[in-house]
Amino acid sequence: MIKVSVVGAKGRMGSHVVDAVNNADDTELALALDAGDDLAQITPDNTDVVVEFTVPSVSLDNVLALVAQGVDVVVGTTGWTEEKLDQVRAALAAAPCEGQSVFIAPNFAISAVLADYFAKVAAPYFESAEVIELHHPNKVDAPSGTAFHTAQGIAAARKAAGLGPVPDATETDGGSRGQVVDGIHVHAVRLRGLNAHEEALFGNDGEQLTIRADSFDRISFMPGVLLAVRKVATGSYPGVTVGLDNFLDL
Ligand SMILES: NC(=O)C1=CN([C@@H]2O[C@H](COP(=O)(O)OP(=O)(O)OC[C@H]3O[C@@H](n4cnc5c(N)ncnc54)[C@H](O)[C@@H]3O)[C@@H](O)[C@H]2O)C=CC1
Ligand SMILES: O=C(O)C1=N[C@H](C(=O)O)C[C@H](O)C1
Repeated sequence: MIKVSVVGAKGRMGSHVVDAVNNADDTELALALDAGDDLAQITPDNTDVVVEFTVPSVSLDNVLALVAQGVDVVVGTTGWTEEKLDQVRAALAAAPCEGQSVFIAPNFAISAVLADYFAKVAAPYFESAEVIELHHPNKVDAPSGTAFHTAQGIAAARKAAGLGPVPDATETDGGSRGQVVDGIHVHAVRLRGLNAHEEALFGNDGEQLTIRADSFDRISFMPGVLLAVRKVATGSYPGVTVGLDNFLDL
């Protein structure tokens, strides 16, 4: 059995992870902690893998503490930058146990992971590209971590293909053109009734392609979370790994 502790266990995602861990045949719940609880309770003796779903403002500190305590971590919280990833890499280099892992996924839903992948495949073939993400209004960060990642992937694929900037004659913008991530405009919608949705839009003269992923329920993230827990528990992924696509045969 893989012993799993959950940090952020009372949250929308964390509470689903607690249920998923309790219901899977090969995982058992060790500790379920939330804000105010002492993370030092988590040790290699009681926990094989920690799943962390909190808020972007605290996730880095949680991960650094957990790495120093000698446990592997699967992270779903958003807000990761290259600078933060470098801090985690440095912490892992000084970690107490050999081969420790931190796995971070912008999105654990197979629909979103595939949309992100297909967007990278499509990107070199279109002059225009933009990303729209649509979420529930309780979400604290915008744009979504997934949309940020998708825009970065589109931009990298365009650059590798030798494409220039996307065409855009806008001269005045009060914010309606969205956040620009590596040259790709990203728009965020917050609407009651939504859960997690994303569109990658591509255009050429006379044609368009839209790649859309819809996650209607948070249970959609659970197979991906359990896959990551199982992969990390093998000990075969030392260091920092970003993206569930690393565990899929794409
Ligand atoms: N990677 C993925 O597939 C997904 C990622 N997310 C991301 O996961 C994060 C959490 O989302 P939700 O569960 O909707 O948020 P939420 O607000 O429902 O839950 C966050 C939980 O973290 C707890 N928390 C806050 N500070 C803490 C601390 N210092 N230590 C321990 N617990 C602490 C809160 O009390 C709360 O229970 C967000 O960044 C969200 O964007 C959400 C859905 C899917
Ligand atoms: O906060 C959410 O709900 C979600 N957050 C992640 C993100 O920001 O990409 C993943 C998914 O979109 C749901």
